Amino acid sequence: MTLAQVSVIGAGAWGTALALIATRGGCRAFLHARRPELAATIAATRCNAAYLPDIELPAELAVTADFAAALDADAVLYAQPAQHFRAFCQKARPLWRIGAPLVLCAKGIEQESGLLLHEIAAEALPGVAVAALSGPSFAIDVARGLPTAIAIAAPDGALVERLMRSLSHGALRPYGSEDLVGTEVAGAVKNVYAIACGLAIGAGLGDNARAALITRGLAEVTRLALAKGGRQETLMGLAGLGDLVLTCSSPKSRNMSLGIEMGQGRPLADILAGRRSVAEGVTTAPAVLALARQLGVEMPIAASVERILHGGGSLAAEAENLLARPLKRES
Ligand SMILES: NC(=O)C1=CN([C@@H]2O[C@H](COP(=O)(O)OP(=O)(O)OC[C@H]3O[C@@H](n4cnc5c(N)ncnc54)[C@H](OP(=O)(O)O)[C@@H]3O)[C@@H](O)[C@H]2O)C=CC1
Ligand SMILES: O=C(CO)COP(=O)(O)O
Repeated sequence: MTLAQVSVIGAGAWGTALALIATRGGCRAFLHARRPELAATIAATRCNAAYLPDIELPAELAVTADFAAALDADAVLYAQPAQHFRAFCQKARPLWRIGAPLVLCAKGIEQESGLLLHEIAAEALPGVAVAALSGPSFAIDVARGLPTAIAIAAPDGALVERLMRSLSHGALRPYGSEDLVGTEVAGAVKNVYAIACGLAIGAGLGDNARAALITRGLAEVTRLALAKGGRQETLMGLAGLGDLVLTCSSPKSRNMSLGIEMGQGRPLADILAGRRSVAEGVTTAPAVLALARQLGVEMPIAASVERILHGGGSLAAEAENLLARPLKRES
């Protein structure tokens, strides 16, 4: 059975694109904007010009700022930044419709706790079935109807099947998995390597450097995911390699473009002050490092990115450090 009604929490670029996916998949879709003025503008203009310009939203896609009404759905897709997820759970808990699953569409790790979003959900929304939707999927390309493959993961195979059937349409092909942990780790951590690649490209270190960062980044995130209980094949799939390659290859990525600007010498604070959109890698980097320390996993590239972002590290010195590490077998 497919889902009749789906709500998407978060009217940024991804939430808006997800609401379009659900509509195209044949669901009745509600898009929830936390700011009433944004909900009213989108509803009136049938366009989310601030986050997804030039995309016309169909009349059947409902837009609301009413949180309780939005939660009255067969499934709720969370598409706000990861650092706001706990607050969302706390607000949603008394309103949750019994039996409705939560689909995590944000890609990040909570900075304060180092927890993945499904771990926060287990604490803050106990008893709610959780899935993750991830993979290489720029919102604007999805919204334009360009061909895209995504990953949907949950321990409950029947839930995965239901979500896949409800969200697929001509140009959007989901693949299913039971590996929630690996899918979440992969989606969150690739943003840190997208910043690394942006730094390299912005500083003129070249395409060889970028390929090295993608490949060794994949080795790092795979180690972390396995230590956390994820599966190797997830890291080699859409949520892992697929999203890493996409995000590390295109300035359409907010994480990569932030890295490019920093690589060209612009301070992080200036870049963030000039942006409304989120670059999850900035807050996920310290959480990744804390998790890696806790699990005893070595992540030298992620550690360099973290020092450049938050520790006053210089790009030149970090690049030199990475290149000067002891020679080793490729594993
Ligand atoms: N864009 C993409 O291509 C993809 C994004 N994602 C993931 O989806 C998630 C959302 O990203 P995206 O839609 O791109 O975001 P955007 O950068 O497009 O927009 C920022 C979003 O953050 C919201 N926001 C800002 N402050 C708060 C707050 N205090 N509490 C709650 N929400 C807040 C904004 O709401 P407001 O307008 O009210 O300020 C807005 O919805 C991220 O985890 C991202 O990694 C995943 C796949 C693809
Ligand atoms: O996750 C994404 C594509 O799959 C979007 O990446 P950015 O958040 O870096 O734009």
